[in-house]
Amino acid sequence: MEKKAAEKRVQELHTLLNQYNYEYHVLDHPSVPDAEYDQLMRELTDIEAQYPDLVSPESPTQRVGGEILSAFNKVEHKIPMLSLGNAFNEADLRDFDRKVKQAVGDDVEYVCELKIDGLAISLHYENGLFIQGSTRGDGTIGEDITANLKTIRSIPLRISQPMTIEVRGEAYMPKKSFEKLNQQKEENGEEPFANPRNAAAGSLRQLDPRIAASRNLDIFLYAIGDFSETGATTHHDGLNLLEKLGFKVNKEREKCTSIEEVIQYVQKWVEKRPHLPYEIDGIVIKVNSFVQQSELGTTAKSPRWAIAYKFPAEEVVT
Ligand SMILES: NC(=O)c1cc2c(N)ncc(C(N)=O)c2s1
Repeated sequence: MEKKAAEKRVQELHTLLNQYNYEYHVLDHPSVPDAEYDQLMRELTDIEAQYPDLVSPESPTQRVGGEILSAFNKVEHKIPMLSLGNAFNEADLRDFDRKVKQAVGDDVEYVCELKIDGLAISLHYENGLFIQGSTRGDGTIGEDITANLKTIRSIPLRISQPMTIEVRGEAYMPKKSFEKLNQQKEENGEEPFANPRNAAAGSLRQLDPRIAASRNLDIFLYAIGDFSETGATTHHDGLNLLEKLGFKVNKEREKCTSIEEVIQYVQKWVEKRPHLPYEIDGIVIKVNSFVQQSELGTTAKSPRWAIAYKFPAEEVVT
């Protein structure tokens, strides 16, 4: 194929393959059979082999990097990744609600979300292109694990708008992948992982991206570093924006107009938790309005406008 035609075909293949990848890994609703996806990937790989200068960082062929790193570089989070205050019972939730209302008045709406039991991650995009991904670390300094995060298929290599943003989420290992991995480890006489969170953390700390790629990790995104830049005025709208940009956002989120509704949501998920395909360790409750969030502000380590209801540790059936 001559160069001009190759350049055009590479762009077409990027668009097709990124769309099909999005449908399969984010929507869980593929529109083409795997064989067609694989055939297009082979076509792109062949053109890139013929014209190496047509390989770009956003190419789907670049998800599993080649080199094995010797260490991870440090990354400073421009906006610190805060932790959440905890609530352990209904009284703690009512206490949170009372404090919020003392500060912003009675007209408060909350958003409830499942608290994914994984590893807090920050993704940085420039003009729509995935540039860098890092761990939370101590909230200010994390580790650059971009190569490993690129292997997570639900992370878009380019988002639908040419935005420069920082998005935050939780990388996790689905329960089924965890069980399969531990079975393999036991068969190889290796020490199994204690839980999916440790397995996800251990997989993302691998210096060889091919190992991370083999671990079937996934991610839910739940915040933009600075939502105010996006024009969204509430957290719920912000989450819908993240979905429009092509990110995987957990669909169990719900707006609650009272702490009673929050308590009902918590009780619903105490029941439903064992049937989820991923581990959760609680419920995150956030004040929906960004104006009210900024009125409440943050302490040195956590926001006053959010709280994590922690489930009691699941009794381990021995
Ligand atoms: N440390 C934090 O701020 C958060 C941690 C988590 C988590 N593990 N899962 C979900 C959310 C969410 N949907 O907001 C948050 S927020």
